[in-house]
Amino acid sequence: MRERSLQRWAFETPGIPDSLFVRDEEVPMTKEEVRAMVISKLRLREGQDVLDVGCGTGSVTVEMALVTGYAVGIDENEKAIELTKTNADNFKVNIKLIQGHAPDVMRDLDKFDRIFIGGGSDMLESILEESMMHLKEGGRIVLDAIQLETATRAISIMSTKMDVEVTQITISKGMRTKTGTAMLARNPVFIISGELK
Ligand SMILES: C[S@@+](CC[C@H](N)C(=O)[O-])C[C@H]1O[C@@H](n2cnc3c(N)ncnc32)[C@H](O)[C@@H]1O
Repeated sequence: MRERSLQRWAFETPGIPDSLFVRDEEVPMTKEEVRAMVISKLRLREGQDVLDVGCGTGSVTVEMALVTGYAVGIDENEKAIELTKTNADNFKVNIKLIQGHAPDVMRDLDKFDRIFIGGGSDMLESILEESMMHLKEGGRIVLDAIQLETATRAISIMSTKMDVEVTQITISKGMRTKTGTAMLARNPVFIISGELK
């Protein structure tokens, strides 16, 4: 059943259910509703060069590569690299993985059309500066943040060189109770998108 689902999603558009990714409790994953917004804000097209900084479980890396045909993922955690490889293999997408600390490992890379920053908030300033230097003309950066401080830091850095859009989403998921469906609210998430001026 799971194998059939993987095959189906591997050949269709993004919007993959979380349950189809192999996970590990030590490695966080961007949940599918947030991922859908991130993928939308990246404005992906086939053939673009794309980078996922802090690829974690690889859910965003996989969905990026499904559209573009190829994605590069970076993570400092060995377990995250293993998981991303497993998930990319399961969805039969073409990716390259780099284990290391951002922004250090970004310095030797070529330029990208799209960069998603899903990790590294302690190094946010330098990761964003390096990302803006690694963007092709018309390139976009998207990042997600839980904390207000991360969002405001990102907005002020990105605004120096980019047109910035700020989106905040709050997802609630329905839970069946004896009498109906109760909505359970999740944390608000900020999605900051920037395009080079
Ligand atoms: C929230 S998770 C990303 C989830 C991912 N988008 C997904 O869908 O599975 C953040 C990841 O960033 C990685 N990370 C944090 N700081 C980093 C840094 N400076 N360099 C590389 N990876 C980093 C962590 O190891 C973690 O796997």
